[in-house]
Amino acid sequence: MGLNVAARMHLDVMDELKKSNIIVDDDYYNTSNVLRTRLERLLKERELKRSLKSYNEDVHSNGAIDGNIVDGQILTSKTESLPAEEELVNGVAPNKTVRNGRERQDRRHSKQRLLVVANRLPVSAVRKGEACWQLEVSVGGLVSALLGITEFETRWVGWAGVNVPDEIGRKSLTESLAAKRCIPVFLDEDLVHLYYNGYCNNILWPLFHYLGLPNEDWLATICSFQSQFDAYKKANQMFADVVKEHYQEGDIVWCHDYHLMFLPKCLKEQNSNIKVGWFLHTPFPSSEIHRTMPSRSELLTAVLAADLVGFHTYDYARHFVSACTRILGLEGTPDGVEDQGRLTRVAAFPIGIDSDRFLRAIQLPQVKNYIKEFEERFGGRKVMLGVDRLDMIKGIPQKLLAFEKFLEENPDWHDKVVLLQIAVPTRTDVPEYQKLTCQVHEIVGRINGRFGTLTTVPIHHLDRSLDFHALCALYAITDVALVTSLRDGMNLVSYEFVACQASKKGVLILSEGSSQEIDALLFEVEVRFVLLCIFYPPRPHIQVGYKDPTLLFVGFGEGKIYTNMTSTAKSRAGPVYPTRSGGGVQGRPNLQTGYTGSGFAIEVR
Ligand SMILES: O=P(O)(O)OC[C@H]1O[C@H](O[C@H]2O[C@H](CO)[C@@H](O)[C@H](O)[C@H]2O)[C@H](O)[C@@H](O)[C@@H]1O
Ligand SMILES: O=c1ccn([C@@H]2O[C@H](COP(=O)(O)OP(=O)(O)O)[C@@H](O)[C@H]2O)c(=O)[nH]1
Repeated sequence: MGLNVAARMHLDVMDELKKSNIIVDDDYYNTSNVLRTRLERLLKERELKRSLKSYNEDVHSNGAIDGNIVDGQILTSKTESLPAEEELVNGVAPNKTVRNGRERQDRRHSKQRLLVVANRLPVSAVRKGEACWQLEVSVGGLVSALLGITEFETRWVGWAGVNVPDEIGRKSLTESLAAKRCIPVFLDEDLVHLYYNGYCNNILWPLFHYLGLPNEDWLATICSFQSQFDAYKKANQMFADVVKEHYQEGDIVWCHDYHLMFLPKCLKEQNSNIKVGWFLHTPFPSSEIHRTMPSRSELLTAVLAADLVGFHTYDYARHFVSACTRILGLEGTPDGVEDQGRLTRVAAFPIGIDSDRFLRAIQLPQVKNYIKEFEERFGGRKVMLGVDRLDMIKGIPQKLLAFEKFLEENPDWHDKVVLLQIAVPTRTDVPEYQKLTCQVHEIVGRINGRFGTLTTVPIHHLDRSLDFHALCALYAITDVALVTSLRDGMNLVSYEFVACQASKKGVLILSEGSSQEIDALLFEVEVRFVLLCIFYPPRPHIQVGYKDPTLLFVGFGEGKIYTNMTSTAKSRAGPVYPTRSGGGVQGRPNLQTGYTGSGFAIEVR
């Protein structure tokens, strides 16, 4: 199995940062040096695989890592052996192993130090007493993607998702997190309200996903814009101050996402020698959208202070460069953006998952038990699955309405299909998310009321997250996964589903999700059409599940899934034909493929 994609992206980013403004090989325009880059990368992967293999052998031979994950919670006081599938804890565990009773430093001590700075830490804290904390694994793609990284001597700097006003609490939480190599940034409630709920999630998030400002709130948002923007800058400075405390010469600082667009500037002001990367996990919108923001110039200038700026796709990178050109009047070059002789490199690094972790998980007894339990529970019915944060970009109401239409038109299917929707609560203090929750509950209630019986309901909707094992089992037993984002940065659920489908070979339905013209109604009709096609025609080798290949890509089990994102899919699919952005598949005569906003290209035949 190849090196996981998060690690590969990491390597790319590190490579680019280390090149420190000299040569770029695999940037968003330039393809001339691809072969050399690939060869180097293959060699580097082989080298890393070897060192990882021997590191993992160490870990598994003694089985001792401080901290364990049980149902998504990290019990900070225990030292127990970890099942192999939970190596993810390496990403947040202390950096030592024990062999023959002798504690010793592991090999990572000699590795490049990396400070990952993200608003969200990989663990979120829940207070259990004055100085007692429970750490839970944070849900979300950013954390899933970055937890796969084990090749660097990594520290995380971020917000633990909790307000800690008192010194005792701060000290004890800092200690608990230190054991996971996490460093907290303490943000008070008012700041979180203005910075996280306000500027990040009520302004930047909807705009970056082309949703516009919430209609009824736009006047209020405009009034509070300045205070939210000030809070945003203040919060970014606080992250920079914490980085400064922990920075050691030679460290690479990798800043993440729309929460921290000012961070590169703050860091460079503190120390111009720091190597800084910034990566965006969401789409970067067209400059037509970005220019509508009053803070448009300041945000761009702050990001440009980084040495390297990364995006999931070529399009997002292109949008960023064109925003810099049009709004700041700077020159976009094939390598990035130039300002008075200083170049900020811009490149696409599509993120992915640690597919090996999922492949291992589905072999575990506890996952097999779940699989058995779910198969008995849903036996005889086709299982459709949605796994999303309860976010407006995920298209959950649209998915439910399409399902309702399908049931309406197909009475025969009422007791033969079930839709399981895992809707993880998120950003619950933001009014738009509260409204969405009510809307989704209303639709689920209506559909279950209309089509349920005394013993069954068509939709099982959960407002909670699942533990990793249950989630893998669900992916494994699912017949049809529905990923219906209206727009998404990447969407890792789609990869995870494929990784767990080794034997099932079900269907993945992806919304195109990155087209500006996407229209909810059209989308609803298309999904319904696909549902009809899935259940009616004989499955093998018949691809009828699409009308417009630019809207939906549907692959049946016998079809192949092409992607350069997961080694699982890769190994099952055979050759991969990357586009310039590194994602998707370039056309072959017998393929109807494309790069979707959700990052998958699926053979249609
Ligand atoms: O931290 P939260 O506010 O609770 O939100 C969770 C994360 O949501 C977003 O995730 C994105 O990153 C994924 C990985 O790159 C990507 O697949 C997905 O499309 C994005 O929506 C957000 O960007 C993260 O910062 C949040 O932590
Ligand atoms: O009950 C759940 C539901 C989701 N996830 C994880 O949350 C991530 C969602 O990432 P994605 O990129 O799909 O979307 P995001 O939430 O980041 O926008 C995936 O890794 C899921 O495995 C999870 O751990 N438990």
